[in-house]
Amino acid sequence: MNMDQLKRQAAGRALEEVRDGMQLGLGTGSTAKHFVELLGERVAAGLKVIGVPTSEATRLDAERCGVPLTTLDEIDHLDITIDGADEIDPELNLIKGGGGALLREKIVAAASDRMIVIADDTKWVPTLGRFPLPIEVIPFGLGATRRAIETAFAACGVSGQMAVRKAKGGAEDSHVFVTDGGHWILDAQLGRIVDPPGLAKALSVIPGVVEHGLFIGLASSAVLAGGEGIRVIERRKPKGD
Ligand SMILES: O=C[C@H](O)[C@H](O)[C@H](O)COP(=O)(O)O
Repeated sequence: MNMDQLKRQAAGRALEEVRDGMQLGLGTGSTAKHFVELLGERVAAGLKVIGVPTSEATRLDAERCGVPLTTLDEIDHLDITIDGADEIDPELNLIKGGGGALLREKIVAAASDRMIVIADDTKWVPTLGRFPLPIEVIPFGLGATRRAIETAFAACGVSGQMAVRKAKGGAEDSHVFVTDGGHWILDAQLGRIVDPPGLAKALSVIPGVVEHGLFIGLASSAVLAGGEGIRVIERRKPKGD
């Protein structure tokens, strides 16, 4: 089975948790896209759900697949958010934002009773940090924001190169990647994040940092598809801890 088939398998397993009448957060990325497509098939067959997309890309996919959409202004909570991740550790802490959707993804996940992470099992790591940590920033005052981030890194026992993300497929001098919220992303090569909750807190208080890709205490379970089959890992602590 190739990677794409594994992603679809994980998406299919998460779909089993969806019930008639649910309000769903719809994640972003290649794995979440499989979920939206499979959900669309169930909607066409009569399932009644409504979704909140975490990006413009997912909004377009959901519309194409016939999944009815709403916003967090029109409903007061979500039952489940189903989303992919770039890395997942044994505490179900995540790195997200490889596709640049971390801000809306975190807002939607935080508004959900449960978050199910779907992934192929290469995303499962003993320690977060091999995947560059995305940090969404305001372009104004970027130099000052970068220095504050470096100070936060040092205080949390990590260090590494940071680079402003460029738009995909572009050359070195190509345009800066701009998020759905109109911000930029710094990708930080940290290698090994020893204290993800501590680093998350330190980054969150920096003026100029809009959001970061550390999702701490948000995932309720992870569905991992691999050569050996599907593994479902439940979070031990309650949401928010
Ligand atoms: O911003 C993008 C999201 O956080 C994605 O969920 C994450 O990058 C995983 O994407 P994929 O399923 O394509 O590996």
